[in-house]
Amino acid sequence: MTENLQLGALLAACHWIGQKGWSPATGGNMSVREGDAHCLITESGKDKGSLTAEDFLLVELESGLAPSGRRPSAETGLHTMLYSRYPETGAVLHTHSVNSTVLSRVERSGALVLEGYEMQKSLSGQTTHLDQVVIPIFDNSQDISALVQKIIASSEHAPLQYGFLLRGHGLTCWGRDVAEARRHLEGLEFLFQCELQRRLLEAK
Ligand SMILES: CSCCC(=O)C(=O)COP(=O)(O)O
Ligand SMILES: [Zn+2]
Repeated sequence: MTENLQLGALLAACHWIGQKGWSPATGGNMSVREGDAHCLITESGKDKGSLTAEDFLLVELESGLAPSGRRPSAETGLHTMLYSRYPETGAVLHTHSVNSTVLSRVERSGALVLEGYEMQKSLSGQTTHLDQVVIPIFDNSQDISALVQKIIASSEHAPLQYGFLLRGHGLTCWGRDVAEARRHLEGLEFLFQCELQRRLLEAK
């Protein structure tokens, strides 16, 4: 297999995520596309802030299995769903920040609607603070296959863009490459912090 040119950028992104405190206690998982039928994804249970290239496993998109026999992320199905359904997806980042965990519980509806923030333009295709950015929130589940089916059903009428939240769990976001996925993660985390602070202040 030839070297995946995005792996170095993904490793750097994982270390940055760890420094930000967005992947505490082995939380989170990260991947890059490897051709049409595979991705490279983090091995389950690793500290995502101190990964090396050996901690990424080749996984088949169709089966979700690693030919090596090692155990890929417990949430591999969410990554393979994104690569399979959205061929332009090149990298996926799943994180467990405090803000995404809390906000996804405070917001009890099925979506977080962000409006009025200049930083919405950190998301590809967004050109004005006047538009609404809708981030779907799915109820968390330990049954990843069932969760994937629910997300697919929802995406039939509202195609996924940028990212989604799992309630009380965290954020999954993606991009055409690691740089775009990382920009989406940083932009969304900034927006989550603003939204949480706005709600706190306006509740007083
Ligand atoms: C304490 S982390 C709980 C599992 C999880 O949500 C996660 O993101 C990490 O799971 P993985 O199997 O990818 O290490
Ligand atoms: Zn998780």
